[in-house]
Amino acid sequence: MLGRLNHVALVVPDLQAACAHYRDVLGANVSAPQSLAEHGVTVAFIDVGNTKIELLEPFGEGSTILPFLAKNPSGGMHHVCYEVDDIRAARDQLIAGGARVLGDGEPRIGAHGKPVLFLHPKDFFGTLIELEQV
Ligand SMILES: CC[C@H](C(=O)O)C(=O)SCCNC(=O)CCNC(=O)[C@H](O)C(C)(C)COP(=O)(O)OP(=O)(O)OC[C@H]1O[C@@H](n2cnc3c(N)ncnc32)[C@H](O)[C@@H]1OP(=O)(O)O
Ligand SMILES: [Co+2]
Repeated sequence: MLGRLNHVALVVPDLQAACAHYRDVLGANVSAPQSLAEHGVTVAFIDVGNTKIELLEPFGEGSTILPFLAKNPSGGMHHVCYEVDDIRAARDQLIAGGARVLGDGEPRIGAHGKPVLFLHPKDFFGTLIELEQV
């Protein structure tokens, strides 16, 4: 089921400051930020060759990541995203195996314009998993 590691996502309290820090201190090549209203986040990506780092901050009042930032005010590692060939087949297999797929179970378009789903962190030893169909 699992393909490549597409990205590791880091929640930050201030995306602009984090992008500047990664660029100036680590020499990172940081993408322009993009706000994803339907996901309640603004994201910027750092391509490190074999995968990407997704920096994200809350966008809008009801942002999904506000509780995470409240618990981790300095930010922190939020999720990992794996690539899958067929996200609906993966979903159905995971549900059959007892895993919880978050939301209504229907894939939604993520930051890369591809369908994504999320799996509950409590079903994967405390790590929130995102699947992206490539
Ligand atoms: C798709 C666009 C973009 C992309 O890459 O393309 C993105 O990645 S957008 C990313 C933001 N969107 C999401 O994260 C959607 C999925 N997330 C959720 O549905 C919620 O955040 C959820 C259910 C993971 C957590 O909900 P909430 O924060 O309200 O807290 P709960 O009390 O329900 O949490 C239950 C339990 O899980 C722990 N938790 C919460 N977030 C995480 C996390 N990121 N990693 C690990 N654990 C997490 C939380 O502490 C609770 O644990 P407990 O021991 O019960 O306190
Ligand atoms: Co992501």
